[in-house]
Amino acid sequence: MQFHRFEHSAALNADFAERLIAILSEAVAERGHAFLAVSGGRTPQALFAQLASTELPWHKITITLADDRWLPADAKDSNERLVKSVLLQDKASQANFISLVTADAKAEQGADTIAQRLAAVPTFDAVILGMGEDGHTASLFPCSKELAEGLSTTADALAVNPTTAPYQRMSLSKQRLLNSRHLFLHLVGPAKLPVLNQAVAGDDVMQMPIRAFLQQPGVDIQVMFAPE
Ligand SMILES: O=C1O[C@H](COP(=O)(O)O)[C@@H](O)[C@H](O)[C@H]1O
Repeated sequence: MQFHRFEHSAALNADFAERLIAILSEAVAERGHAFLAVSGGRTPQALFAQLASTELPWHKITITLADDRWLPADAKDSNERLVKSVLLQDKASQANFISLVTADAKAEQGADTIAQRLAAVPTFDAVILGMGEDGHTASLFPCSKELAEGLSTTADALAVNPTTAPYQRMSLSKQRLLNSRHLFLHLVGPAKLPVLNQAVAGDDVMQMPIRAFLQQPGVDIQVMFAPE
């Protein structure tokens, strides 16, 4: 793990955006296309706005989510709504987007469709994880009965029913999230650091699923942290 600490989120986002721009530009130059998986929630919003105003060959960049809440794509708490309204704007409006939701009532019913969409996605160039204060990442929640599956399946995605957070979810699996050239954990706020320290101090992944990424042998996850 590489830990990058910034005084505030503006400094973090400036540095992080530069790293992502370099990764995405290099991917397009080398392979003709770039693939990025982002998280939802509160943390990435300012980073998304910064990226949206950046000149990049966005039409050659495909973005998807690490997870989404099983909601209509225009619902207030939808991660897709966040990405579309903040990231896929301005210069980035040309980017391609792969949705993790369907019109099915239940996430389980949409799982095959999501699997087909993700089957076309090669190794990600970058994955940006978030972390909840319970140690969940993507929608791999310690409370959910699907956690063991999410940490072990070779499928790209799975339906998740958290008991301590709202909404059914569709989450990429651990294996799919690790299938990336670069892996980041984006943390902003004073409450995130003690959770990170707790995650680093133990090894029970069922208690804190983020450990599966922080402690994965051979994976050099970059933690981008700012206290405010
Ligand atoms: O539910 C979710 O929470 C995590 C963390 O969100 P944050 O608001 O604390 O940044 C997020 O990474 C995930 O994508 C989201 O669905």
